[in-house]
Amino acid sequence: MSLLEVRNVSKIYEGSIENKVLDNIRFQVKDGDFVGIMGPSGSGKTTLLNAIATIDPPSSGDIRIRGNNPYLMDAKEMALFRRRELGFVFQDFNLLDSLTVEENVVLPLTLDNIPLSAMNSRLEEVIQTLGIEPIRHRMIHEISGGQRQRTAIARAMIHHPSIVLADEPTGNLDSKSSKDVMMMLQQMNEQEHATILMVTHDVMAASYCQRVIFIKDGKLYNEIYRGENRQAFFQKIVDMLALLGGDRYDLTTARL
Ligand SMILES: Nc1ncnc2c1ncn2[C@@H]1O[C@H](COP(=O)(O)OP(=O)(O)OP(=O)(O)O)[C@@H](O)[C@H]1O
Repeated sequence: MSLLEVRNVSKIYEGSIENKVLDNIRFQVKDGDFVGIMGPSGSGKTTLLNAIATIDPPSSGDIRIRGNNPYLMDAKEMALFRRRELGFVFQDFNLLDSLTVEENVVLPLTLDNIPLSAMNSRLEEVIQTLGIEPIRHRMIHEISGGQRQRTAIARAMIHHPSIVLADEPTGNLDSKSSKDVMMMLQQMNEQEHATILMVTHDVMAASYCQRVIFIKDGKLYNEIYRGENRQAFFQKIVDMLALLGGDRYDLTTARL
């Protein structure tokens, strides 16, 4: 069984004009996959991610995570499911400014009443892996954007979620910090077998994925696999985006 199954998902926003934003999307993500989602602005990427994140239900089709359909759960079960099974990484980090780095990282465990002993060993593990040991006691406003995103990744992964959903994780970072953050995500994927699904406009970021799914006008357009060579994959992504068209990809400035 796949970890995530997106089964014929469509989404229609009702309004003065009916707007079909997702049209029969179907794909699977296996344990340990690192998958990117790309597509022109307005193609439905965030809508799809929100449907998987249990934030906004599909109009038809279903989402299964480890065989469970979260939309069949009551509100309490769904909140618990979201907290235990999912990890989130956002473009604007979504950290709590009034807490330290370390306090932000342990937040999901605290919310779940995990014992302090279990919390400490896991905390040390993620703090070391993500290289945030030297800043663990700093407040969020005292650290850089790249360090904030590392902190957010640590928070997303501390409870070993089934899948980490990342929405433009490099969107607010310079190119050096973006690379750094992508290398961290890759490391978590390789070392901890973390399963990651990431929406991005950033070709460099997408080139770290094992697979990239392309969406156009709410439909699955194509998917490509990385193989060994990231440079060749980067070029394949650039070529695919050129075919896809759209307004948010300035492919002349895309850098590996
Ligand atoms: N709540 C809503 N009500 C009505 N239409 C919506 C709503 N949310 C999104 N849309 C429309 O759905 C379409 C897809 O939006 P979505 O944000 O999923 O695209 P996207 O691919 O993530 O775009 P971007 O790359 O610009 O972030 C757009 O046409 C958008 O205007």
